Amino acid sequence: MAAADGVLPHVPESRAAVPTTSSRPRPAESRRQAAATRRKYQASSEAPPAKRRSETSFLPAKKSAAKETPRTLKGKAQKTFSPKRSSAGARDGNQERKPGIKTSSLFKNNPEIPELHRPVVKQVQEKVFTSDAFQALDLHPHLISTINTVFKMSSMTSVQKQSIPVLLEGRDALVRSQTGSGKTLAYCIPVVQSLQAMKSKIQRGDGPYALILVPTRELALQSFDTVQKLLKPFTWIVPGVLMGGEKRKSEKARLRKGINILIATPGRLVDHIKSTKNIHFRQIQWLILDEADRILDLGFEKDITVILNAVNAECRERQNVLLSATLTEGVTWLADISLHDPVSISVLDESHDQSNPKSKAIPEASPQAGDELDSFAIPASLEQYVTVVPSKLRLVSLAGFILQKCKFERDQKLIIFFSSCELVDFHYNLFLQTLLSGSGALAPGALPCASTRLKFLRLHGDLEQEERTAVFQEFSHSKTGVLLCTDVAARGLDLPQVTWIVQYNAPSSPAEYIHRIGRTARIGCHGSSLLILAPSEAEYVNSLASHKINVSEIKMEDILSVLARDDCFKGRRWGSQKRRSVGPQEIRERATVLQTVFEDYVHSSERTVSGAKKALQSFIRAYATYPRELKHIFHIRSLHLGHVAKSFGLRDAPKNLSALATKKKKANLKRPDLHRKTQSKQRLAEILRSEYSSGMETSVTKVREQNKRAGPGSQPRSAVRNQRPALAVGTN
Ligand SMILES: Nc1ncnc2c1ncn2[C@@H]1O[C@H](COP(=O)(O)OP(=O)(O)OP(=O)(O)O)[C@@H](O)[C@H]1O
Repeated sequence: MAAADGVLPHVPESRAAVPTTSSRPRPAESRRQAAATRRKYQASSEAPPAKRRSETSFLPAKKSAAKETPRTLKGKAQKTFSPKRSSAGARDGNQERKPGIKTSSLFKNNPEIPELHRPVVKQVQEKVFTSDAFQALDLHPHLISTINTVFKMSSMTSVQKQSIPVLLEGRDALVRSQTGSGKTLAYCIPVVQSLQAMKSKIQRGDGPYALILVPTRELALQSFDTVQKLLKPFTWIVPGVLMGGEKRKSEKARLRKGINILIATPGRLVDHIKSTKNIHFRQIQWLILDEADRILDLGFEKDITVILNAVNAECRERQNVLLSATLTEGVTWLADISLHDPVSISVLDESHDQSNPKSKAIPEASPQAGDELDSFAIPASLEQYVTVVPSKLRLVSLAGFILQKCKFERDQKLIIFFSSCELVDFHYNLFLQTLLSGSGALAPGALPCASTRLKFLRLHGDLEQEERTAVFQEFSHSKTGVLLCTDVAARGLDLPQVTWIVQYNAPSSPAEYIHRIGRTARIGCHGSSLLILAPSEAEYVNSLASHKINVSEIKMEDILSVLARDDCFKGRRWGSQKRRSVGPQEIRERATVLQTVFEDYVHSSERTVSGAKKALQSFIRAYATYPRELKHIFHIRSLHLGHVAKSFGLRDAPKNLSALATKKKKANLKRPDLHRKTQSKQRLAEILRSEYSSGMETSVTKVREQNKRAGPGSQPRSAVRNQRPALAVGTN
């Protein structure tokens, strides 16, 4: 991760990833925009401030407030960015400001960044590897040789060493170990070993012997790939996947021919249980629920009940396994109804308690056990950071971080989590059009050396399945790049060599925090994560600490200081000057140039303005869905919506925002009974928002409507809608 010295040479970026937009300005228009940008920049921040502020701090000394001062949007927020207000900037020396030109007063009127008093807690840690070889297990020699040669693995991980023998003995199990510790093979190896050893050889037409349920389609594909590789020497056992996004008809055809190890997302399986005659569970010997807590979270309870009933109706004797890095108390319900006399395997137990793990019962739901269950192990090689950034500066800080990693450091692969599909789309388009050289609405002169080393990809549940799969594959195989995504990518995905996880919107639970950061530092590799919080959200650090999660602070100034190295953003005043040290004032100016670049793009057409407004609304709606226990930290009233609008490149906050934020509150006051009901609706929205939908209540309604149309038990919206041609995932 060594930082290269200075600006690295530009490699022409493939334009294939850059969508053509009908609103891209013509050259003359672009030149006009460039000139306007320069004029604005000159007007807004080139002149030195009347009072020199501390050279070490970016934020002006001002009346402080730990919270972002909430304001009603009418009038006040507008004032912040209005020409009238801007004229106040003249006190800072902005004498040349043209009437009507709105400027990006990024560093004014921000709330003070509070000191983070983070309690240092001892994180729970697990040992990843053991020195025991797979040969030590009683496995078929061809299976061992496949593990050694195809997977290129020799020694077992801790979770594999504990789980495989227990599962080979025929026991049910509840398995918890940290992210990226090898849980997939911990259950796949025993399944394959037991099925290949069956006395009467399995026939394809027998149907499923093992059923593996996973929450997302990408995870289904990934698990399918692992099973398929393990089955190389045992060609008579046929794996297959049902995951939505594929034509139901072709899935039915594959079911008819026979699938012996069936990997499915719950909704899609229920769909087949209800509509496909050929599906049966007479032979089932294994039922595996990977990411078991998420399967419950996603509101799949009903689906799981349908599946369990269908399987129980035809077969009672089978082994059941639940796995996750975060098996919380909620899973005990699932354990109760699906496991028989299970063994609880928790790798962190090994270091705490060397006594025989096999005899461990599932912890009772006592407060103490709850505490234990709510402290999650985090890979020792994962460094976690947090930065507190005022709302107005969020966008430039995120862009600064991306530039730092991708432009000035080598081999960086980043995943950035957002809370909704709209947020992903907005930032994806914005960065493509502004941070890549000559790629769009910006005048080429505005960013003469915009990075050509950047590659942006996006993944969320509203994309067509074909694109989802292509992005997943491309990012998997890529050495560098930035993946913008929702929580659809948070669970189970094994994307190699990811160096940084950025959480631009905080997760809705500690479990989701653990899974998001768990996309890096897998299987003993190094990795880092950054959580971006608003000043009013700083207390979230304590909430993480209560789950034994330790984060170190990175100062916003340190993130923005990358702009000192990036002459793309230098103002005219410094234009002709050769390399010299760049102080905080100039970094502030460069940040203003960058913000102006974003604002110019957003305001370059009606379409882009409306895209930004839509994303902002989506943000507000998603923000309203934080669970009750986090509401004191993430409450819309604590945010200055005008400042938040700035982080969407909007110069003025849309007028209807305050209505959006207060409508629900008023309604709740009128009908307290309804309020109680809407809490569970909110919970549903929270659950669905990042996985399959936009996080907007309307999306939840859409899901319901769509599901109604598609029939009960069908996959959520995107799964139903994206009926794509057959993927090459089955073996037929
Ligand atoms: N014994 C092993 N030796 C080396 N690498 C291994 C071993 N077992 C698994 N791996 C690799 O470790 C990585 C993580 O494995 P896996 O995806 O199964 O983790 P996980 O525990 O299921 O993670 P998550 O909780 O995020 O789903 C994979 O790339 C896998 O190939």
